[in-house]
Amino acid sequence: MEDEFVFITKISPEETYQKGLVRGIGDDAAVYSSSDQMEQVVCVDTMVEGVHFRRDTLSPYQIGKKGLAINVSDLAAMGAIPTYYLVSIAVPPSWTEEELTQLYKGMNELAETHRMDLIGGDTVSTNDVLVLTVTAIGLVERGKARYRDQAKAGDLIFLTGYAGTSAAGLDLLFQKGLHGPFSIEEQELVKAHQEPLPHVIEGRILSTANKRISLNDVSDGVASEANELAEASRAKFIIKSDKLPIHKAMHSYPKEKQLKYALFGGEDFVLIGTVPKEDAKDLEEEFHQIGLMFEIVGFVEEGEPGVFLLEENKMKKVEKNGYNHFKKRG
Ligand SMILES: Nc1ncnc2c1ncn2[C@@H]1O[C@H](COP(=O)(O)OP(=O)(O)OP(=O)(O)O)[C@@H](O)[C@H]1O
Ligand SMILES: Cc1ncc(C[n+]2csc(CCOP(=O)(O)O)c2C)c(N)n1
Ligand SMILES: [Mg+2]
Ligand SMILES: [Mg+2]
Ligand SMILES: [Mg+2]
Repeated sequence: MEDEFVFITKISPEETYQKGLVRGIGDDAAVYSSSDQMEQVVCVDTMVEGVHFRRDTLSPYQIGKKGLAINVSDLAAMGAIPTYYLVSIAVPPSWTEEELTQLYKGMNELAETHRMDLIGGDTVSTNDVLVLTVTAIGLVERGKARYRDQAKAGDLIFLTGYAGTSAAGLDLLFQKGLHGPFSIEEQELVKAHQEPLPHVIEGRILSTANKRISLNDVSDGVASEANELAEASRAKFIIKSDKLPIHKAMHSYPKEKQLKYALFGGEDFVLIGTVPKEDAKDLEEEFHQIGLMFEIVGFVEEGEPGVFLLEENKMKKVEKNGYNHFKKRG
C-alpha cells in the first residue's frame, strides 16, 4: 500500500444512510445524535489471520464481510437495529491494495443490506498477520434489549438456524482448499463458514415480541453459548440431541460427527435463546410465516446452572468446551 491517507480517502463512503449522523470519517472522532426512545448498543470483535481465517479459507472479500457480520450478529443477539460501524485494520506488507479494496467491498456490501454507515476507524501497518477489528453500533427501543440472564425453569430453548454448518464447512476447506472442488451440498457448508448472515430480522422479532426472552448468538458453539445462558440465568439447560437442527448436507455424516460440529464447532452466528413454554407457539408461527427457522431444541429446569444433553433417555453433562482462545479445542 502506497499511502495511509489516500487509502482512507478511498474507503470513505460518499453517501450515508443514517439520518442521525452528524460527522463521519474525516475528523478526530465521529458524532451522531441519539434519541430518548432508543438505547445505544455497542460491541467489538476481532479477526486475526491464522486464528479466525487463513488465506486458504477466506478470500479478502469474505474476510471483510465476515468481520462485520460477526459484530452485526452480536447486535442481533441484543435485539438491536444495526446503525454504524468503525474498522481498525493492521495490514502486513504482503497485502496488496487491491486485496484491501476487496476486503472493504465485503464489509460494504453487508453494511448496505443493513443500512449501516462506516463512521471511522484506524489504519496501521504490521510485520506479521492481518488483524481486523470492527466496532458495531446499533439501537434498540428503551427496555427492549435482550439479555442472557432471562431464562427460567419451564422455558423452552430455541435456535434460529442450523448448528455445526460452519465448522463442517471449515473442515472441508482445510481438506480441499479455497477452490475445492466441492459438491453442491458441500458448497452450502463452505458458504456458511465463509459468509454467515447475521440473524438481524430474527433478533428484531425477538426484541419486539412482548415476551420474556433470553438471547445469545452462536460464535463459540451451542455448548458454550447455552452454558453462558445457563450461567447468566442460574438455570439448568437440557438439550435434546435429536432436536438439534442439522443441515441436510450433513445428514450423511456419522451422528457423532454431526453432534460434535453442532455443539462444539462454533461460528454459526445463529441465535440461541429461551422463551416461556406458553409463548413458544406464537413465536414459532411468526417465524415460519416469513420463512425463518425457529427450532425448539430443549427446555430449562431448576437446578445447578449448567447444560445437559438428553440422548436416548440418558443425560450427559455438556461442558463449556466450544472454541476458547486460551485453551486447546474441545
Ligand atoms: N479484553 C476485553 N476487555 C473488556 N471486555 C471484554 C474483553 N473481552 C471481552 N469482553 C467483554 O466480555 C463479554 C463477553 O465477551 P465475548 O467476546 O465472550 O462475547 P461475544 O463477543 O458475544 O463472543 P465471541 O467473541 O465469541 O463472538 C462482553 O461483554 C465483552 O464486551
Ligand atoms: C483458520 C481457522 N482456524 C480455526 C477457525 C475456527 N475458529 C476460529 S475463532 C472461532 C470462534 C469464534 O471466534 P471468537 O470467539 O473470537 O469470536 C472458531 C470456531 C477458523 N475460523 N479459521
Ligand atoms: Mg467477543
Ligand atoms: Mg455474542
Ligand atoms: Mg469467542
